[in-house]
Amino acid sequence: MCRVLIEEYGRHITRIAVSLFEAIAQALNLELSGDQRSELLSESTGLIRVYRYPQSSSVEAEGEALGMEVHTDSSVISILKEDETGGLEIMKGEEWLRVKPVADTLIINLGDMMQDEYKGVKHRVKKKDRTRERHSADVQSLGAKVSLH
Ligand SMILES: O=C(O)CCC(=O)C(=O)O
Ligand SMILES: [Fe+2]
Repeated sequence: MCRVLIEEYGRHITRIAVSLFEAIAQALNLELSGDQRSELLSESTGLIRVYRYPQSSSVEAEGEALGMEVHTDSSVISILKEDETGGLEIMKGEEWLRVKPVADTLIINLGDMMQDEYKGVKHRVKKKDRTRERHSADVQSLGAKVSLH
């Protein structure tokens, strides 16, 4: 994928992350100074990860699914775009729920840096459909210069 396109995507998604963070900050009555506002979740402190989960080879054990280990994101806010292959799962209570892919939809995840106020959801990827590749892009806004307290 072209670098320019990825950078442009990152800029748009960061804009959404900033709007969401500002709304959350307002809801929590956090006082943000002008500097904090302008430095808030800037592109330069974010990460864009583009993933390709390949088709499974016949060598793999039957039923074994390719994916990503269970984790929470270490970000402030992550914005994920997945294709329609499926495989993302979130933990609700003690149960794993499969996230049904919806076309043209972004998935917003709160990360560990929001931990005091909210709890980031544990998630993982288990790609059950071995016949197709899965692609996803995750923009993690790290907001290194922002302190919530
Ligand atoms: O590929 C996915 O759907 C999940 C990616 C993810 O959880 C991450 O980058 O932290
Ligand atoms: Fe994640």
